[in-house]
Amino acid sequence: MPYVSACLAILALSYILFRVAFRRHSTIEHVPGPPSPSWIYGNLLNLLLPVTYGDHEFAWQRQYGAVYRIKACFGVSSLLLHALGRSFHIPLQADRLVVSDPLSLQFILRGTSFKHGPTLENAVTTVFGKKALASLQGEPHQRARAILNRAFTANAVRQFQPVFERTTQMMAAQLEESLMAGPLTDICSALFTPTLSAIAEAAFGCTLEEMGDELITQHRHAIVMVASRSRAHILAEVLYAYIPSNMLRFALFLPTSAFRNLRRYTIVTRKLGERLVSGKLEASRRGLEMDNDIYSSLLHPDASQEEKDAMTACEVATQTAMFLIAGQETTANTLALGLYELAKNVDFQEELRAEIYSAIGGDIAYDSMPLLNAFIKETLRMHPVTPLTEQVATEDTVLPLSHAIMTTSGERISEIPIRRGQIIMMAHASYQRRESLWGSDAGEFKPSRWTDGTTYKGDALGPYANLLSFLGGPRACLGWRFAILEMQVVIFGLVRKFSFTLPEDDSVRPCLAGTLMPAMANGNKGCPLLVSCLL
Ligand code: HEM
Repeated sequence: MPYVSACLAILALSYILFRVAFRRHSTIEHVPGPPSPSWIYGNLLNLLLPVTYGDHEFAWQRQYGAVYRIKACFGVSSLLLHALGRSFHIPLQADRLVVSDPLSLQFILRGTSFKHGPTLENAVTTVFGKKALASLQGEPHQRARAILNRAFTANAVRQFQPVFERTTQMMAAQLEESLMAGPLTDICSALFTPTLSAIAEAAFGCTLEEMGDELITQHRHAIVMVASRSRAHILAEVLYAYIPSNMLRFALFLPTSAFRNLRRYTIVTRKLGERLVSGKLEASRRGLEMDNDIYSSLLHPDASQEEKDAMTACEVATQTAMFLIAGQETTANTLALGLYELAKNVDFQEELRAEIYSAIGGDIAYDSMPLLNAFIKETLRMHPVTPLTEQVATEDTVLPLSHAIMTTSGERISEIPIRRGQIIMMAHASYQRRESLWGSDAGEFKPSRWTDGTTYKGDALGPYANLLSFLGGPRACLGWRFAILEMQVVIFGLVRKFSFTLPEDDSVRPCLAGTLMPAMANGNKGCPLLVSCLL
């Protein structure tokens, strides 16, 4: 271990010296922004590790507007390296723009000048593998996305309603059982197994028993690893961004328990994917009827090599870790934060329960329930599980602004030149709380804004309710319809049967650790609520 630490320290020091030696001025240095409290961390601790998510970010937005500059680690923005008689521009991370202006966000999402930033790209490739949809770029991404989109249309997703109803019953039974020990229940723990079961059954057509205990354990470890964030993680992410993509698989062999667990997770999810796919192909060869899960719909026994409109068995199998993590943790955290808001807003909870009772009997039309849908939209607006997305400019470009800004040198500008390699943080949570767009009460949880028509009506950015919680453009969430239906069914089933209130010593707050999640006073993930059974 001392040897590894020494190597890491030398690496970090060389990197810093290299950056200082070859610094180049950034094109965004005159964009106003908060002063940097630390040369090592810049403003990142305030942005990523505040006590409650957004403590600083939302105040910065109020003070500096919808586009401002922050410092990331080590205070240098980019390098111009002169070697062998040529100039090489090496993009670095220090000056970043934080953007919540809808016009700029639209430009980033819809255009071709940006892609995932290096930290995000490396993390996604390491955890999901380089052939997973979320890791692909350009034409291979378009092809895979077009194939996978067919499994996530409104009609395709509707057939999973019975799956969600079953897993909601499982959740209700678990909650009833836990109530025997007392009314205080950690909602995050209660949501874990049912949301995992929902994605396993709908995506893979298998039960948790068929998935196996080891995979469930490793999935828990992976979630814990994703849900830990410290100063050391922030520094490690800066260095991690510089690992070339072809070296990433070696990162999994780093001698830490986190990487050991992650390596194990990639192995067990790969094996599960291969087992599922070969079982389904074998069943189809024997003339058995295919199930109606997502993997079965994607598999074509004849697709042995890459085709334009079909995935090979191997390509389907490689999506397994991505579906498990993207499909479970995001939905579970959104539901937990939503139930927490319900516990805080008991009057609204009563109104919602009345709407649910009046819908019982016959086929339930979830989309036609105004309060249920207003509640889900408001939860997604206030608590987008990915509140920030790191993007990097792939070419020199010019970022348009809805409103001109005054630079620190006194110039009024309505666009900002961006150099290739510039990192931009798309601030979805800030966009969704901008008072000039959503009203002076944008910081309040208020589902009625969705029923009284006072929400922001500008050009649609994301696929759902003009929110960016599912991102937007070609990389918008593949599973957004799946997630909405799952949340409708779960909230309907739980609010019908249970009431939720806050304990007296409530200290839960939204925290960013991989995704936005509820955290307790000790910083650990958790959301203890008082639950009582009504039926
Ligand atoms: C409330 C629940 C969910 C939220 C808030 C959410 C949010 C997001 C966001 C913000 C992205 C874009 C990430 C990026 O590229 O920066 C994304 C991508 C993705 N999501 Fe979701 N997601 C949710 C549920 C789901 C579910 C249930 C599934 C699968 C069944 C899913 C599958 C995916 C996939 C595969 C991608 C990658 C898409 C691509 O790169 O083309 N998500 N999601």
